[in-house]
Amino acid sequence: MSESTEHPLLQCSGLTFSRVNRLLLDRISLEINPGEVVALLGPNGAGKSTLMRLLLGLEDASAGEVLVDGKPLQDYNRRDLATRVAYVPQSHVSPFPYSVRQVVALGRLCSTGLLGAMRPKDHLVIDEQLQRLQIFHLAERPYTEISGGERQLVLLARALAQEATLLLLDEPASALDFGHQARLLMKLKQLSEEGLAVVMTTHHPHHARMIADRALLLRDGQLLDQGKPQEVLNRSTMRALYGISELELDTFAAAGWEL
Ligand SMILES: Nc1ncnc2c1ncn2[C@@H]1O[C@H](COP(=O)(O)OP(=O)(O)OP(=O)(O)O)[C@@H](O)[C@H]1O
Repeated sequence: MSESTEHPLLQCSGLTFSRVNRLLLDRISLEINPGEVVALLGPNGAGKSTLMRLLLGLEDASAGEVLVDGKPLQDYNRRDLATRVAYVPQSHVSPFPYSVRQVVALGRLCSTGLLGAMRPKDHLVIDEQLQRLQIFHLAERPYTEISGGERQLVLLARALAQEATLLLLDEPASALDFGHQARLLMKLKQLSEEGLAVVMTTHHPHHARMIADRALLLRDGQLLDQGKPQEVLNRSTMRALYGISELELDTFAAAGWEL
């Protein structure tokens, strides 16, 4: 009988992180499986970006471990890791006027290598992602001269160009207009149906309800709760998470945003 070799795409246990004597993450354990969309919610300063940075090995945990495909994160070199995990940071402004196409092409480095020449397949993938996110018309524009929302889409295209199996997105919709938010969410759902796993931080419970299979609620560096968005994102958890009052929740409900 063959032994199963299936692992979660990403797993962390007891992940703890302190900075300047402040505990920013306290024993976080979670796992992410193929095809899942996971929304990470929590108030400003809860530790969402910090958690992402630890999951990417951009910060070293004080305790606990991260496994990618069952293997410790520290056993990967950056290039190998980039073929598995792609990251879109919260904001990024390049000081160099690379064209949008050149920025997206950076996503192919894990496949071509730093000095490797671009192959026809690489150009194809870049074009595909520019088209998928409806930013093909921006391809030759300098990245430094496009809007914040457009930059978010370019960074997502760069991440998709890596063809990784897990996408970590830090507030991917924060600068997008209403139409682009809807299109982005639908695309993320579609990608998950193709087998990718998506973890995204969001300040919009409705975004989590629209596409996430699971919501993780983080407060003061601790995992408060997790589960199906329809179950865990309710008035009681919104109050606990954000310190929002019933009256304030009523104003959302009155506008049709009932939880
Ligand atoms: N470079 C830093 N040095 C010290 N403390 C930091 C640093 N960066 C972040 N922090 C602190 O770590 C805590 C968690 O920050 P983090 O950016 O992870 O929160 P977040 O949940 O992503 O917040 P937001 O929703 O505002 O983006 C905050 O209290 C923040 O002040």
